[in-house]
Amino acid sequence: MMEVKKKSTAILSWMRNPIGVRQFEGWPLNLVPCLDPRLEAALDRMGFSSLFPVQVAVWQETIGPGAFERDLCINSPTGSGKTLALSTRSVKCLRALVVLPTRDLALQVKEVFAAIAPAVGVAVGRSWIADEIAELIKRPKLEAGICY
Ligand SMILES: Nc1ncnc2c1ncn2[C@@H]1O[C@H](COP(=O)(O)OP(=O)(O)OP(=O)(O)O)[C@@H](O)[C@H]1O
Repeated sequence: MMEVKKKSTAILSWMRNPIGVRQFEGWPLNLVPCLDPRLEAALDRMGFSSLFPVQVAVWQETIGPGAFERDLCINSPTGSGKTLALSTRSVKCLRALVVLPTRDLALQVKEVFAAIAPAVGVAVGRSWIADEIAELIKRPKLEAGICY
């Protein structure tokens, strides 16, 4: 009988140990560790009084106690709050490239970024290139070297 060899798939190291979003609960903003008051105020202005589980997971793993530099692959249902999860992370690192399948989606994500970090430049492709460059080289004023 012929032995069927199992095909091994190359898996990136961070895919081998996924962190289940289900183990996280939503957190009221006042309990989120290391949340800059300016970001808290922006979230408050947007009407958000707590973080959804996926947002808590991303916050914990990238900014909060479990923070370290690495890639993230977020997989959670539509409408679960991934956009805010990635934008809260991005305002902290100040450089992000978000690739989306349609321009409409890009405009929606831009709105979220602009709402939580009005001082940081955000550009969506296919507009006037000089305006986009001007937007992207915009530098927020740093207070004591810290920018949320
Ligand atoms: N922490 C929060 N508190 C209250 N509402 C929130 C919060 N985070 C996101 N929302 C709202 O929940 C809705 C869904 O969020 P969002 O579009 O970011 O989800 P998503 O996972 O990115 O969805 P999709 O997969 O469709 O891109 C939006 O209306 C958003 O404003």
